[in-house]
Amino acid sequence: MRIAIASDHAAIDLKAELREYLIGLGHQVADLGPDTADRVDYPDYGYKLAAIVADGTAERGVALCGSGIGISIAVNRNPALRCALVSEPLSAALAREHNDANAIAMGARLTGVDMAKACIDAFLNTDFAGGRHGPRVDKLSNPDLEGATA
Ligand SMILES: O=C(CO)[C@H](O)[C@H](O)[C@H](O)COP(=O)(O)O
Repeated sequence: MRIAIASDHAAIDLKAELREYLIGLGHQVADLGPDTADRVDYPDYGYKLAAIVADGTAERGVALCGSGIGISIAVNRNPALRCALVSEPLSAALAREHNDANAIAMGARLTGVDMAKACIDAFLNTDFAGGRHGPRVDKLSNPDLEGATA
């Protein structure tokens, strides 16, 4: 799978760990930076990651900052992105199964490397369930859609 990964300065070590983990799993990984620990602004990297997923260059995105909160907000500003902030694998799996998430965000100051890898596994290995979840997900990118599903 083509996967983009990006962070701010608070998560460059976790980004490096996850980049190598993803490469080891056989994925094509685009590391969008940053490359140093110099202080940067998470929106810049969140927007970059969202653009690459939205235009199809990457199929999935992994966004990291200190808490995961700031960069997840930035990624979700792009209407084509459904980025779930996760800290354990069940949420990562549900983000795929129910929400067809095309990105996850994690916080390097809150989530350890092994837990982050487990979240990545759940995110990459869980399919969208479709069915009743389909119209709900459609409404996320089109708030004018009407109708409810049972
Ligand atoms: O966006 C965040 C908080 O919601 C992230 O945790 C950032 O990484 C954090 O704000 C960066 O903080 P710093 O004090 O500038 O390292």
